[in-house]
Amino acid sequence: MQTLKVDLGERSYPIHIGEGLLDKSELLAPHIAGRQVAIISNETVAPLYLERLSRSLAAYSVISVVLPDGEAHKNWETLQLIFDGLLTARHDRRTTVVALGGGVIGDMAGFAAACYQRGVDFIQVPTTLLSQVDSSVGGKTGINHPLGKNMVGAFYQPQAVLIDTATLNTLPPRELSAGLAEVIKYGLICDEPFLTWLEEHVDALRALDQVALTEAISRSCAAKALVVNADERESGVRATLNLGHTFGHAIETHMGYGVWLHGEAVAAGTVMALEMSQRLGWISAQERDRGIRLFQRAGLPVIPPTEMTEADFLEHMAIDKKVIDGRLRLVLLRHMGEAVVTDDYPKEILQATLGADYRALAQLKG
Ligand SMILES: NC(=O)c1ccc[n+]([C@@H]2O[C@H](COP(=O)([O-])OP(=O)(O)OC[C@H]3O[C@@H](n4cnc5c(N)ncnc54)[C@H](O)[C@@H]3O)[C@@H](O)[C@H]2O)c1
Ligand SMILES: O=C(O)C(=O)C[C@@H](O)[C@H](O)[C@H](O)COP(=O)(O)O
Ligand SMILES: [Zn+2]
Repeated sequence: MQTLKVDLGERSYPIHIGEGLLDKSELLAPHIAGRQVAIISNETVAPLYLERLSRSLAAYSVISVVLPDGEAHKNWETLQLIFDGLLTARHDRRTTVVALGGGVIGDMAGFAAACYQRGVDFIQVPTTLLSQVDSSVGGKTGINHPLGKNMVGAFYQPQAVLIDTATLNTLPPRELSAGLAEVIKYGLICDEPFLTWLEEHVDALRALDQVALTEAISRSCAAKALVVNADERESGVRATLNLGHTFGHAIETHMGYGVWLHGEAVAAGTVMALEMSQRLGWISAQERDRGIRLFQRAGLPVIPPTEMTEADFLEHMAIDKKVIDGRLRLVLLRHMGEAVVTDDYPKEILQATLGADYRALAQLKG
């Protein structure tokens, strides 16, 4: 097992990474203050892992709340089911909420924990690659609004993150690929040697090689922890973790939540960010194509939805959380492995990026 740390003073917490950690009650116990525990999961993950996690928590009074599965349910109505479960079981302020599932469960359970009786403890037990490399770390919690992704939420850090890499053995291949989009993101924004490592190991990762997966998860969590340590509430460098997300969130919202997976939308959105960085002369066409090729090898889409017009993108992007005083800030690549957040770009270059021929770019050889 490896343990990393998110270093935020009194809000610091460990990230434990290893195979079979769901059974390690000793990793959970130090982070549970009271006698009550509420496991939040969904109808897909609960039949797979709820019983095992409940057994590890047998020393506590445990309830579970099993939510409907899917991005389309990341909303107020489903959040209310968590509060219903907590109140019906008379959970008090010393309860601990445990999120067992992917990023949708983690974001919703974390937000519920931030709100319930004005804040109770929570622990992240992520079970998708995406949630293990990204969403369980850093304290962004929330729900979607019909007009925009994650538009209602809170920064609220967990007490601990417990990553059982063996849970990935049941993850569908499409979801594994979606997680790889966020892994590739770290290479692009801050770690060029990691990109080379990913090029060498992408096939092993897709084949669920545990050694490769553990390496990818720990390098990703370490990269994210560093950024969060430096800028917990996204007043600066944390926005670089949003590479591809301004375009990607527009795709998710426009297409209907859940039609494109978050990781798929981030992949296509990052290709758009690569294209814009190339048009600005910051990266070469070869570097852009290197990124596209890696997304393709990871099984991810690189062509934005053909039904989306430039106007559709601009409408959704206008309410991105990085907009300040009406100016849209974008995360772009100054170099491979170095991201910048900027509103200093010619409007025509953004327009050309939205109208670029991504089908042609997807025909890359190699
Ligand atoms: N808070 C953050 O910093 C942050 C970061 C990235 C993404 N997100 C959010 O995370 C969400 C995406 O997360 P996700 O990709 O994990 O999607 P998800 O939570 O919808 O999970 C994907 C699918 O896999 C299933 N699943 C989960 N674990 C499984 C397992 N071990 N075996 C079999 N099936 C399993 C789920 O039931 C679901 O059907 C989005 O809402 C996104 O906005 C948040
Ligand atoms: O942790 C962050 O910061 C991120 O931006 C990580 C992203 O991968 C994630 O999708 C996040 O939820 C996006 O945040 P948002 O503020 O753009 O909704
Ligand atoms: Zn993301």
